[in-house]
Amino acid sequence: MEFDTIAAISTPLGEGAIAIVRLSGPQAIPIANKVFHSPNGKDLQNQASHTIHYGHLVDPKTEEVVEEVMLSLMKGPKTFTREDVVEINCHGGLVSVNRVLQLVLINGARLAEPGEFTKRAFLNGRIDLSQAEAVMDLIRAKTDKAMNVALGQMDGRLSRLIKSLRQALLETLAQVEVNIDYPEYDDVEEMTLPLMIEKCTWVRDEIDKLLVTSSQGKILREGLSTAIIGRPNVGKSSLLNSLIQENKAIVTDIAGTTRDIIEEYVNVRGVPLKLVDTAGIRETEDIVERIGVEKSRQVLNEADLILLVLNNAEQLTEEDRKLFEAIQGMDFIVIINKTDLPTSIDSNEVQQLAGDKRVVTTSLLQEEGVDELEEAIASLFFEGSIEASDLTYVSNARHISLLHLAKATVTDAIDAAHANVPVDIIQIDVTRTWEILGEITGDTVEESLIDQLFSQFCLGK
Ligand SMILES: Nc1nc2c(c(=O)[nH]1)N(C=O)[C@@H](CNc1ccc(C(=O)N[C@@H](CCC(=O)O)C(=O)O)cc1)CN2
Ligand SMILES: Nc1nc2c(ncn2[C@@H]2O[C@H](COP(=O)(O)OP(=O)(O)OP(=O)(O)O)[C@@H](O)[C@H]2O)c(=O)[nH]1
Ligand SMILES: [K+]
Ligand SMILES: [Mg+2]
Repeated sequence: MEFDTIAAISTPLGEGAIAIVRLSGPQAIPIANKVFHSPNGKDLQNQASHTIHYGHLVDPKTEEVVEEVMLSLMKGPKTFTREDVVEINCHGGLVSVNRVLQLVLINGARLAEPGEFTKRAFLNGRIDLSQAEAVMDLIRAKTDKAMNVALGQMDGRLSRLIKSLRQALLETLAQVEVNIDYPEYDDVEEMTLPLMIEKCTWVRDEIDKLLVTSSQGKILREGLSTAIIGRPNVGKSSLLNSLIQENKAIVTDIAGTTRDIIEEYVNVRGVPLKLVDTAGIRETEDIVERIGVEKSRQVLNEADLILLVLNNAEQLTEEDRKLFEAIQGMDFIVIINKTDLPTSIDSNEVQQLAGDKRVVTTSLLQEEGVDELEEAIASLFFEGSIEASDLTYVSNARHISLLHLAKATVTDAIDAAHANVPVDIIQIDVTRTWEILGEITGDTVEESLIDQLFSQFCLGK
């Protein structure tokens, strides 16, 4: 495929030591050549691929020096986009990079759309769609594990598995054709149905295995959404601060200090958490606080894990009991805080209300009990534990919904085969499954979807 030449700033905007303007396309080297002057008058067209060159950028019209740069030259197809790529390493800072970008735009490049470099890598066949999506996941990864999952997917791990499933489906379809074409097999159904059942069942089992990883995959990517709830002043914000080991949330002895939701990402013994500190839940006349309380209730509904904080120095109140009711059926851990103060809480009743869930005691003031809490969180997550490194994870919402669809469709095929439905009818479901799986890798997807996916990327990526 032949495209025009695109350019963009590929590093974050802001002040830094170095920033990169990247060019990709057939005119990348000629455009660079027009504006680049090396001390000894090098012609970039004659330089070897994957070399870096020192020099100045000069505006050909005014002959003014624009920047002092290092310029990397990479000739296709062994490049990120498979096209000729030039990267201009200039001084960091908004004015400098923008000048360089303007210069290459005036001299023949077009400003790239968000994700367009990666889109070219896809369109030129270097990577498939799931690998391209992994590039974006990598940029957004908030934890080490999430990054490893993305790296595995970029490497084509998910793609290879999906390809093998599609291959198996294709083989059964081919077998059906062969059997239909050779009339000496007088009973096509008898020949083909067992094979179809066998292959389709294998495909379904593999999809199931992938789907099992998906809830964990989502958590790895986005963090286990963990809401800290409790009455005012029990120490919710103190808990957030001690888990993230920073004083992010305001802590005071005034009940109703936290008015708005505070979100922080943290890694607790390898478990990525999106911690959400909320306003203390109570009946209140204060309008601002009431909005906060309302938001707390919403957070509670959307959480994967609840940390319910109680005050050791006070008896359980009706509000505490209501909170227990509200979280029934969810994953939660109870924290009895302020154990440095004299005990008034009835811990037997707490354990009773908690049922089979863990109750942990802490004194956040004296930094006690946090280890035990972290251990409780980690063991909850790693129950039936799986390791990120030895599994193919699916974490992308688009992939997950396609896998569910593929599973339903291949199950239809299996059921139909068991019911001795004519093979050419079952073929339709098998073909459809093959297509749906192809949408994950981008082998069978519409252009509009591709455009939409890539437009979610960062500029310059
Ligand atoms: N300066 C710079 N750093 C960067 C990038 C970049 O584009 N520029 N990357 C951008 O994300 C990442 C590196 N990713 C890359 C992925 C593939 C190829 C590439 O050229 N692949 C070819 C050739 C491989 C080879 O030499 O064997 C290929 O796969 O055919 C380059 C960078 C991170 N660091
Ligand atoms: N004695 C004692 N005081 C604590 C402990 N943990 C927190 N506190 C104090 O309790 C008060 C309230 O703490 P916060 O973390 O603001 O409580 P909160 O639940 O976020 O309060 P709201 O946001 O107002 O609902 C502060 O004065 C803390 O210093 C503890 O373990 N022991
Ligand atoms: K408070
Ligand atoms: Mg608070």
